[in-house]
Amino acid sequence: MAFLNKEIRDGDNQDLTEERRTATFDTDKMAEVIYGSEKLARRRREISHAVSRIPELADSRPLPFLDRFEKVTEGTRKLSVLDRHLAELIDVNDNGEALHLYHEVMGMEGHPLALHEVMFVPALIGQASDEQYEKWLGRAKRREIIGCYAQTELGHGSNLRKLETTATYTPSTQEFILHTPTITALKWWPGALGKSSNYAVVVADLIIKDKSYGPHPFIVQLRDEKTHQPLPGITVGDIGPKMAFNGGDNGYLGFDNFRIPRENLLNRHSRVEADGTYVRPPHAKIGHSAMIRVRSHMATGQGWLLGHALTIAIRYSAVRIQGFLEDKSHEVKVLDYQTQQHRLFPAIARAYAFIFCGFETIRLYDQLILDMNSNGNTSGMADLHALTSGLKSVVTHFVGQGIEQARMACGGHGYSMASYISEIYGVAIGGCTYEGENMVMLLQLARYLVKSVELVKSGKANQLGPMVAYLAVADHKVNLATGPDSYVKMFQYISKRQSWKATEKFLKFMENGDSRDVAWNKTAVELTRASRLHTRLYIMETFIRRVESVTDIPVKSALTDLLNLHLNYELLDVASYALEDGFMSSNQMDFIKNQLYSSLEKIRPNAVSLVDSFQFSDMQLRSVLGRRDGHVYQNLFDWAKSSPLNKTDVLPSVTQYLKPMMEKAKL
Ligand SMILES: CCCCC/C=C\C/C=C\C/C=C\C=C\C(=O)SCCNC(=O)CCNC(=O)[C@H](O)C(C)(C)COP(=O)(O)OP(=O)(O)OC[C@H]1O[C@@H](n2cnc3c(N)ncnc32)[C@H](O)[C@@H]1OP(=O)(O)O
Ligand SMILES: Cc1cc2nc3c(=O)[nH]c(=O)nc-3n(C[C@H](O)[C@H](O)[C@H](O)COP(=O)(O)OP(=O)(O)OC[C@H]3O[C@@H](n4cnc5c(N)ncnc54)[C@H](O)[C@@H]3O)c2cc1C
Repeated sequence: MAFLNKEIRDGDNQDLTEERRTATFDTDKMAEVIYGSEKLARRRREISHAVSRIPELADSRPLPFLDRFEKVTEGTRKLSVLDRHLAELIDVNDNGEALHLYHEVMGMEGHPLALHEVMFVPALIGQASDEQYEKWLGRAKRREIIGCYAQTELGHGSNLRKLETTATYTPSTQEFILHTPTITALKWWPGALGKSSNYAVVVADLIIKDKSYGPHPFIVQLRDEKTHQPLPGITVGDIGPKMAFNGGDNGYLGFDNFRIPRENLLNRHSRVEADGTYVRPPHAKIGHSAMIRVRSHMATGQGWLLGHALTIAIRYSAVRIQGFLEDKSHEVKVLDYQTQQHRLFPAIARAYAFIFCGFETIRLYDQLILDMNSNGNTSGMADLHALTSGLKSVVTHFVGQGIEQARMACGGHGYSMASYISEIYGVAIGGCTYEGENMVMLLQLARYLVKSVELVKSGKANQLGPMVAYLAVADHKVNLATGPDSYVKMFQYISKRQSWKATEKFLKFMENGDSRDVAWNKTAVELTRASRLHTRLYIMETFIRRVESVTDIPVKSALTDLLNLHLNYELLDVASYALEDGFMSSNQMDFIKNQLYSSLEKIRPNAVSLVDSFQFSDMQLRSVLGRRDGHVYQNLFDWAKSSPLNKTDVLPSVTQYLKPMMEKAKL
């Protein structure tokens, strides 16, 4: 008989094998849904297999035992090995294959090319003119030059309008003079800036004839192409260790009246003529497209990070035996406890939901760039900005929560770096901050929601985009027993009510004499609540759409269980909004809870297979606790024995300090 879970192998832990045998769907088929195509799902497996046959691509030692210098060196070493094998391992024009290869080999701790691929090249693609493509893009794609994205400064990150780095145009020489006027103007944080990159897209305040035109992107050479020494006028270095990403060299950068030619302003959309005439872009924020790109990709990327932590926690929970249920002669798997299921299964549903939702935003971003580059059409920018601002905030927050629950679900062993969950957590929660601090971005979405409510109030509901059309829909009582649509309607009611309440509150403050900004600040918490609800509604709707589109019946059935869990969990979490005005009854509340508990039971036999379906190899997971074979205790013991502290029985520090103390105490 063909096994539905393709992960069953001889010699694996029996408890895990038992779980895999209960799968009701084919994990290869589920992987096709997760990764969007049969081809990519298959190619991922083939690539992982091919990588495992090249020993130089393996980590030379477990990463938790490396110090920062070793991590940076290790990442760079693997990049160079990868470079030699690239064409034999993947179709280099296929982004999905490349992304998987990098995840597999490079892991998540950072490397010199991280920002080159994620932001430098995309900034060129989105912002550079055809002539600039000619000059820079080919070189960048061939990696003759390595770049990063240098925007944030020591004193300013969120408020881009107050960036202090200046780019002053000098018509006599047709150059921009880049300058860092104060210590707070130093660029600070850009990934791969400190030691690796020799070029950067630098965002600086454009000044022409003493007038500021706001932040604009410039391509700037930072280091000599032969010696890699910083060019005169450039101060650059590493900002030091961080919560995670310690294989990466986030950096600082200062300019001392550093000159670059006029052609280095990325000028697909705005430009400066030789005489200093400024030509405006078709949309004021078009220079922010590299940020929108990363935000569009974040839901999927973060969903995978949550998937990593859950793969580890669920596999471990199926192997960890502790305590009793009915039969007092056999301890049970901790995965059998309802509390453990409640801790982990809703997070599995969220991981799937975020991945599906992310695929939609990636498509929307690709369409926007196509429209902008082919005919200057920027009409999709405002919608995508609002959507991705909310999405990156909600997703990163829940992913952080989900990973932390996964860690706790592994008890003491979750706290060990052997689980690798703390590394995954550090990486994931970076996303709450980078690409726009979460509160700041929720408030961006709130601007859009408030404007939409104002449209409805002024009788212009017909101008609402499809994503906010529900803000104008009349309320009707909902029968939750009729399926997913009724949950959407209930969530719409809650989200709409919060958007309206927050808007009314904001307008009231203004009516009472507060300025717009002060009124906004006095309503900010309520506004962020509205943004979260709107975003969760969108995630719910995309999850439903995706499940409806699945054709494989067993896969669809398993996904429907996950979806039902998600719908009930989400609604329960926000029920107080609908209970407070009696729109939801306490009977409905009980109904939701009962549905939720029965979903946990339905999902239980598929739990291991749902996470196996992410098909993360052991190399990619880098977790001793979460390995596919499930031999947790032997693997942990072997790992601990390999700790550098165990190379000798008596440490020099003991001989030098501890023993003399003990000897002294004896006297
Ligand atoms: C490919 C895979 C990627 C996955 C990632 C995986 C791994 C990543 C690993 C490591 C991290 C990597 C990179 C990290 C990089 C960075 O962090 S780069 C730096 C990012 N910095 C920020 O995000 C700064 C955040 N601040 C802003 O974006 C803006 O300043 C802010 C939007 C907050 C405010 O802008 P401001 O100019 O002040 O505008 P206003 O608030 O006044 O709004 C004016 C109107 O403009 C609209 N608007 C603002 N931004 C945009 C936009 N981008 N697009 C469209 N429209 C925009 C705004 O909505 C206002 O409109 P209305 O007036 O309301 O109509
Ligand atoms: C891992 C990592 C990688 C990064 N990579 C890069 C990179 O490659 N390139 C780059 O340029 N930058 C990078 N950054 C910087 C990052 O983009 C910024 O740190 C981020 O945009 C947040 O800005 P900030 O640090 O100024 O936070 P702040 O804005 O100072 O946030 C501090 C607090 O103030 C609050 N706050 C700020 N403004 C408002 C407001 N208007 N209303 C309400 N509350 C407000 C925030 O909510 C937050 O609670 C990276 C950061 C990290 C952590």
